[in-house]
Amino acid sequence: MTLNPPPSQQTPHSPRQIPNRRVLIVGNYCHDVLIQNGAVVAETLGGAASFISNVLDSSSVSCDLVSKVGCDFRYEVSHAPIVVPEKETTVFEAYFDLGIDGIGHADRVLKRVTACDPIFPSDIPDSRFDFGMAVGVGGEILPETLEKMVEICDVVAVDIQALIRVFDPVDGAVKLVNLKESGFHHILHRIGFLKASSDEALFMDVEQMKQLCCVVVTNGEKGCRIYNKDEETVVPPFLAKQVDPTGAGDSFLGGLVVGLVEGLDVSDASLLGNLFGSITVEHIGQPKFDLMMLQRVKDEVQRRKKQCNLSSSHKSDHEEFHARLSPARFSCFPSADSPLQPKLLVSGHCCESCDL
Ligand SMILES: Nc1ncnc2c1ncn2[C@@H]1O[C@H](COP(=O)(O)OP(=O)(O)OP(=O)(O)O)[C@@H](O)[C@H]1O
Ligand SMILES: O[C@H]1[C@H](O)[C@@H](O)[C@H](O)[C@@H](O)[C@H]1O
Repeated sequence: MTLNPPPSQQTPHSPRQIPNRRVLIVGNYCHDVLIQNGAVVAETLGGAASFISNVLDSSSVSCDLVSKVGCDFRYEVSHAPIVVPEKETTVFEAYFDLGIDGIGHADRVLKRVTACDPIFPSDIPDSRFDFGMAVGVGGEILPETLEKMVEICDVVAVDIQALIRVFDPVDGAVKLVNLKESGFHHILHRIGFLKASSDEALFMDVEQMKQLCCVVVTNGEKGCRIYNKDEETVVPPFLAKQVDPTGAGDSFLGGLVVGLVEGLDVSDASLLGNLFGSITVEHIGQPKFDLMMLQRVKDEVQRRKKQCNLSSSHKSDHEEFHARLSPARFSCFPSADSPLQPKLLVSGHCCESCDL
């Protein structure tokens, strides 16, 4: 499957004197507090931007990141955020034992406890980028922010959570509105990719959206599905022992963009997304990717590109690429956070060759 860029992105912006920078990530970092049985079991760095930049940095894909935090921000990060002196960092509490949440997740209820400032167009550099990623978590992406991104980036990938989340004024519980009523609908024909989880996909018209851009719907341990015009592709998952689902969708999007930047087609790039998503659920907080695994992934990506250049018949065949990427072939690397694992363990197992 190849990407059809939206018409607004097919015309090169000229004259172009300065080469594009690669990837622009826009979305706030946050503090994640994981709560189970009334007790805090972990406090971690969160925000889609943090998970995505972790995947891009680990994969040696250079990126610029625009994020806002308060003076209370407590993590060292490789991409410095804008510190807003009079504001607090966005905080999410994730309750793992409250049943079904407002956005349909059976495994956790999310509440936004504090919110930092929105990201304004003036916060975004006036450079050009190959890829833009609009990945807000707490309502910080404004319609005018996304408008600026589509102006300066050749292709923009959007996480639907950045557009359709609303927050209960009393307890901050996350709820979703339909994409049509989100205030972003008029910009959507200018984006390249829209990523949604299967729960979030219920809040858009996939049939309509897939005519405007490439829609990728992730579905946890089942992998993901790509909708592009009249093509539909199922991309298989990787086995994982899930400890904490937080950040899986973000790492998925990071892996997808790494694949696209490397020149893979959308379905092969989505396999990379599935791989990074599956590793993320095995960790609490930010995963540390195994260096040998990363090198193997880079080698396999190069191999896959050569293979596809030589023969177009390889393009739709995922099986071999999937088998070669499978973490079971590299190593089993249990999380460093093992004391916490049983508390948040949701489902699954690591791989066929071990009994983790
Ligand atoms: N239990 C799992 N086993 C294997 N792969 C998984 C599992 N959970 C998630 N993944 C991978 O990560 C991707 C994203 O997961 P998911 O669909 O749960 O996203 P999400 O709901 O947006 O996640 P989150 O909101 O927690 O960041 C999936 O498409 C899949 O490839
Ligand atoms: O850190 C997480 C993560 O970025 C998730 O994608 C988002 O759904 C949560 O709100 C956030 O707390």
